[in-house]
Amino acid sequence: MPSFLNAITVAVAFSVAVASPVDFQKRKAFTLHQVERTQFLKNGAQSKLRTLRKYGATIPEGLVEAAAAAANGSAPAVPGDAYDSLYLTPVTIGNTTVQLDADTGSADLWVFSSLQASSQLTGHDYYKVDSSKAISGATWKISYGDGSGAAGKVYADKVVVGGVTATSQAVEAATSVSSQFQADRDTDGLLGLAFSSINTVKPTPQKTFFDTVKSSLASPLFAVTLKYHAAGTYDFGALDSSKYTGDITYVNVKTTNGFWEFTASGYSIGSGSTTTSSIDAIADTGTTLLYLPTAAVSAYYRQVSGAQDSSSEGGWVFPCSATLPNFSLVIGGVKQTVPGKYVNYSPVTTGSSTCFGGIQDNTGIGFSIVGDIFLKSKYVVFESPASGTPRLGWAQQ
Ligand SMILES: Cc1noc(C)c1CN(C)Cc1cc2n(n1)CCN(c1cc(N)ncn1)C2
Repeated sequence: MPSFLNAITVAVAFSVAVASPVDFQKRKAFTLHQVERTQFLKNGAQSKLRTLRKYGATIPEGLVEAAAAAANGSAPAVPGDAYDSLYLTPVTIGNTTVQLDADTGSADLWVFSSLQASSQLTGHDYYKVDSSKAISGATWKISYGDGSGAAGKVYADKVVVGGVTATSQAVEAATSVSSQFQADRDTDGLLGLAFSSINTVKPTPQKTFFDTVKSSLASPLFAVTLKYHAAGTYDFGALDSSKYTGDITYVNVKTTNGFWEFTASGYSIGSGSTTTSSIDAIADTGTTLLYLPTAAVSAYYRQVSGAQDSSSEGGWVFPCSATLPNFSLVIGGVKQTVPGKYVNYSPVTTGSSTCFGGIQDNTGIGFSIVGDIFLKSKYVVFESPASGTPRLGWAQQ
């Protein structure tokens, strides 16, 4: 049989059930039913938008919206406890939905898995590994600022966050996790959203979920709306003007350390004057508190009666009844204010009348960390264009 007929036979077999060569030769005419191969379906509007942008052409009305229709998405960020210690986001990996801590301060997507001792899996949803999806020879091991960590092996699988699909995403399946994670039955793993340069997979670092899907989004960004004692969102691919007021102020990001790192130019406390101070900080959704230079922290707690930097409690504490002043950072020339009540993180132990401060000293860290205490009053845009400098955008919720 001529070679081109082989192809037709295979095509016919594939689309009209298996037709043996004998059947095929008897037939005078046949129908080739087209099968829509949606998994390869590209968003035409997206392709046109990308081309027009590439060549600097005018973008016609409605094209961005059309392109956005298929690729963007939004996922919830739900407080993991009564104190907003962390926020959890449902993520579907393969055919299991797990609760991950979306973390702009790290770059590994890792999850509790069937590789762990079953005793570690009690109370968790977890990823059931399929050895046929393993990335051969790849391992990972991560440690966080609080001494917690995890390690394991790597698989390539489908990951969906808020309707945004990465068809083949590096999924880091845990073989072991630290005691902090074993004790926390709410967190099934982390969704790293820092830069892929700090992904811990060896021998070849893997892309974050955002890096995997970025080119399919209408815009190369995700926007974070964490909330005080309430569910917020992670939006991918577009801004949502219903989630913020006023303007978004953008500042450039330094990516050399792999973080969303920026510089604030000063701070103020309550209605006081602004102190000019260059503060190198990272925007970190995976860190609970706000860690700042000693001078700013001391100046803040000088305004709080009964506040003390307690070695026994591990940081600044105050009477839970204290009135806390607002705190502002100057970012991009604009004062971004956190309400004083957000600075009351939690009682040092359940029922105590002594509360642990949401503002703490950054000594020993090497930079400041703008964590959830600060972020939960803001609409924050994490933008990383295909070429050019990444930016952070800040607006009031
Ligand atoms: C419960 C609970 N309470 O507070 C936390 C946190 C938990 C979660 N639980 C104890 C486990 C845990 C430990 C960590 N996480 N989750 C999130 C990742 N960690 C980070 C991320 C980052 N960007 N920077 C520093 N550490 C440390």
